[in-house]
Amino acid sequence: MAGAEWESLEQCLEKNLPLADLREVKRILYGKETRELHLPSGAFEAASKGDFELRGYGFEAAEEQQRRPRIVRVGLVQNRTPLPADTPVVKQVTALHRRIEAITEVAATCGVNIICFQEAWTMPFAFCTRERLPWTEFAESAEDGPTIRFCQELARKHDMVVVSPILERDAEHGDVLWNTAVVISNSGAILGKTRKNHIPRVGDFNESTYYMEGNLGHPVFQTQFGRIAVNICYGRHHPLNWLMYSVNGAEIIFNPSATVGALSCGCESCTLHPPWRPAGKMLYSSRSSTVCLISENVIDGESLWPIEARNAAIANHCFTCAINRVGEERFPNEFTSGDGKKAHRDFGYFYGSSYVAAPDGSRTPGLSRNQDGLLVTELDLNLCRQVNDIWGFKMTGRYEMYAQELAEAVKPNYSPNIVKE
Ligand SMILES: NC(=O)NCCC(=O)O
Repeated sequence: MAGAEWESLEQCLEKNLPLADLREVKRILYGKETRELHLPSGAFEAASKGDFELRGYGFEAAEEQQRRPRIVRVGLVQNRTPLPADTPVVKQVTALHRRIEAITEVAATCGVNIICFQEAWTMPFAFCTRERLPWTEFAESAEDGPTIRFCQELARKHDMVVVSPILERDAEHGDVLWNTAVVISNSGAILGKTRKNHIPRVGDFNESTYYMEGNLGHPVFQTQFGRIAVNICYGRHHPLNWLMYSVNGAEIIFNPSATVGALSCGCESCTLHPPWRPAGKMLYSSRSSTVCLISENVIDGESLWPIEARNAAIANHCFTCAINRVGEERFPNEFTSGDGKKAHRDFGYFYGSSYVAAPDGSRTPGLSRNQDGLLVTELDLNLCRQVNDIWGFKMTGRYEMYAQELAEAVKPNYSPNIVKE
């Protein structure tokens, strides 16, 4: 599996395909072409100076007679953790605040109305360790913790809605931890919070040690710029999770994530040549004796990444924004993956590749796999209803039938409706 040396799928296609083929491949893989957004040259200079990628795209909608265009600019931020995971907690948080502050400044000059950061953006993704300290010290109040106050300042300063996914400590309810996204209005007021509904128990994503499944349902937040929702990371594998945000009226669903391609299995081959950092030859394609058979059998999550949020945008007539962190994270103590294999310290390679998908199935190119980045995308929210009127998935959804059948299926005495000879 490729690591930092492989930039992106788009770059590979552009480098290797003849123009006519490229056009057709992109039409099929990316849908209708997105327009490049003109962004201020000063923004590109600041991004280059700040060592992060800046890209801008726009989706078109048809002109309507009775509604004005509902234009909104969203900003997706992907980043590495700037300091090693064994640096004191407050230093790490402060460094992340400074990094995000700089990227948000540039987003403001690009006219971004709603900005969203990656999952648990104030910390390394330490849940793989299953250790409590120091990682639980990154948790903070979703009402008045230092990160929320910091985001409120950003929101007020830049007149921007801020979606801030954090590890929440809920002092009002016995100091319980949650994986939460706080939505802050452009006025600086806290609009509310939403919690991760589905917790992974796969490979090194051992997050159930830290927090439980969210208990706030599927809230949608009415902002000045449109109705938004947040489906945190692993929730993107659950079509019903996307559906419920859409049922509640979401026009844009953010999917802040932290995900790697294949999971390290800890075997000798992986330890010597981690699959995300191939030594000369890709272990995945190799048939040598050092090949990692476990990894060969694992679903490569990176192959799901371009599909799931895009499919959700199509199925629910809304925009979706998939955001992933970047780079490698190493932890002070070894941990195992609970599979009898060797312990390791690396999580894997977070492959970035953040993108936006539209209700008509088109999508932006992804940000790079190996660089911090800001993706600015202009949406016309009128496209949601326009596509709904054409494809009619809401009208043809048969939700009452599914509601009845699912209500039966979850009963303890249910027996599946299988017709036998
Ligand atoms: N953070 C998180 O939920 N990761 C799970 C892995 C994935 O869903 O790709």
